[in-house]
Amino acid sequence: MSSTGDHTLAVEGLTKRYGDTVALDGVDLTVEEGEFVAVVGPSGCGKSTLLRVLSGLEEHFEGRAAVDGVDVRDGGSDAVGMVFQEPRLLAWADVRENVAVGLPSGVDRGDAAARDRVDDLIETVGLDGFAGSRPSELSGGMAQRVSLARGLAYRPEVLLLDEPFSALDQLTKYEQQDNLLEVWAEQGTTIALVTHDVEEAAYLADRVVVLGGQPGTVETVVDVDAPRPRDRTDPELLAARDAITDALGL
Ligand SMILES: Nc1ncnc2c1ncn2[C@@H]1O[C@H](COP(=O)(O)OP(=O)(O)OP(=O)(O)O)[C@@H](O)[C@H]1O
Repeated sequence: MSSTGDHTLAVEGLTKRYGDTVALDGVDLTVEEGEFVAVVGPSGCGKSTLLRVLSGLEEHFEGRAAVDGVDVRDGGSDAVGMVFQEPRLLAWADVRENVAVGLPSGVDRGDAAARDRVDDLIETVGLDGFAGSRPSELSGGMAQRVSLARGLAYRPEVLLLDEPFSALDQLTKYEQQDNLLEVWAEQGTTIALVTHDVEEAAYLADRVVVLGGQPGTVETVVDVDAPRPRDRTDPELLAARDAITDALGL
C-alpha cells in the first residue's frame, strides 16, 4: 500500500448521537504520522464510535473527521485498515483464506509472494498449524488473531484497532503486543488503538487519550515518555499507568 495522503488522523469538534444518546460530545484528537495513540475510557464512553467514525462507517455526525488528509465524508482514504472488536471472519473460509481477504485489491491471491505473505502473517500471530482450520474450529482468542493478521495483510499506513487483544491470555497478549510494535516500527504505521487495558495502553502508545463519562469527552491526554524498546517494568511506564488510572478515577 502507498498513499499520497499525510497518514494522520484528525478529529475536530466531533459529536455523535444515536437518537437521544450522545455517544461523543465535542471530541478533538490529532494523531501524527507514525504516532501510536491509545484511547481508553469506561465502557460506553464512545471509544468504538470514535473508530467507526474514523473508518467511515458512520455517516451522520457533527464536526470534522479526516484520515490520511481526506475527510471521511469524502470517501476516506484507502490507506486505512481497521480491526474490529469482534473478529467478523468468513465462516465458510479457512484461516488462510480469511487472512488473504485482507490483501490489497489487485493482488493475485494465488501468487507465490501473496501466499508467502499470508503464511508469514499466520506465523506472526502464532497460528501456524491452523491455516486450514475454519473459524468454528478456533477459540475466541485464535479468531481474534486471524482478524489481526487480516488487518495487517493490507499493510495499511493508518491502522485503527478496536481492542485487538481483549480475548487473549496474558502470555499471548504480550507476544501479540510485541509483534504489533515490530510491525509499527518496521512500517512506520500511524496507529489508533482502543483498549480497556491501562497497562497495554501505557506499554504500546506514545500518548494515551483518556475519554470520560457518557457522553464521551476527552478527559486528559497522558504522554508516555518511556524509551523504546520498552521494558514493562520501566518506572516511567508505571508512572504513566498511574496517571491514566487516576484520570479514569480508578
Ligand atoms: N448503533 C448504535 N445504536 C444506538 N446506540 C449506540 C450504537 N452504537 C453505540 N451506541 C451507544 O453509544 C454509546 C457509546 O458506545 P461505544 O460502543 O462507542 O462505547 P465504547 O466506549 O466503545 O464501549 P465498550 O468499552 O463497552 O466497548 C453507548 O451508550 C452505546 O450504547
